[in-house]
Amino acid sequence: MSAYLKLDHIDKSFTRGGTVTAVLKDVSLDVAKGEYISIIGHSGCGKSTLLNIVAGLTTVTAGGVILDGREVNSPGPDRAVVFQNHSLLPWLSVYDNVRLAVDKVFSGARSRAERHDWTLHNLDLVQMGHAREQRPSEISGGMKQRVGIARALAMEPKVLLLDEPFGALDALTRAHLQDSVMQIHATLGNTVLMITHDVDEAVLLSDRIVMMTNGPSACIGDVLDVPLKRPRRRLDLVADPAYLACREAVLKFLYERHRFVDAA
Ligand SMILES: Nc1ncnc2c1ncn2[C@@H]1O[C@H](COP(=O)(O)OP(=O)(O)OP(=O)(O)O)[C@@H](O)[C@H]1O
Repeated sequence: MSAYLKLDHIDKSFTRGGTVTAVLKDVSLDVAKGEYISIIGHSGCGKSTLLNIVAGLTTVTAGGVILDGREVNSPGPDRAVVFQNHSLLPWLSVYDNVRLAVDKVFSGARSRAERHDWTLHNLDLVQMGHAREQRPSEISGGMKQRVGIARALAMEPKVLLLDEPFGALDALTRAHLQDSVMQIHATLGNTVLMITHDVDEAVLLSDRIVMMTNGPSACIGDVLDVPLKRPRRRLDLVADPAYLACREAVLKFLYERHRFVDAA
């Protein structure tokens, strides 16, 4: 069976001032529908570049991305992105930030009343229905990330692309939001590609963890299966041997096999 999302022999180089830097070299990955994949690797190895290629925001030098049987090379609502620094429009309310995306994707297909209900439904999914009239400046960073996730989910994307979505949050807010995302994933079965620097987060959330080698010419060094049953509860996992083994495998990859060497 062919993959739902296929990263097919992707190379990416950037040219700056006549110098060519190979960032990614021969990155291939098959993702099944409904899989939750984390990408982990040292700073600067090319994780965001890879996510942006899947999003269609960055072009490849060679290779390609195939989603549900079609090559993608420009942005589209079938791939919704949530960035670390929430990108809400500050002059719109929480509701209108989500509604804008809903209208963009569904204006032809769904009535005004349906789009209203769908907007509220997605705000409720991330427990933000109560704050729908507030503006981004009036809510916390964690709440803004929830709205960003609601906006992405509301587009019913084929793939949800998360670029360190919890990176700027304090540990407790982060844990709450991770739990929400796990619940949503259990309910909706989204296909997710998430960048993280956090080994525990990667193990807790993922079906597989893609570990990238250091750049330049970074590639996928190893892919770890996370064989933990769902639903997962963080408190049950702290002493679970399978959890600890996954954690150790990722840490060994990052700090023994592909130790970060600062070029400066
Ligand atoms: N538009 C660009 N032009 C030139 N070089 C770029 C561009 N975008 C990224 N790079 C380079 O590509 C490399 C990979 O960057 P990228 O942001 O993908 O890494 P990352 O793994 O996501 O890093 P971090 O974990 O720190 O966010 C870096 O060396 C970066 O300087």
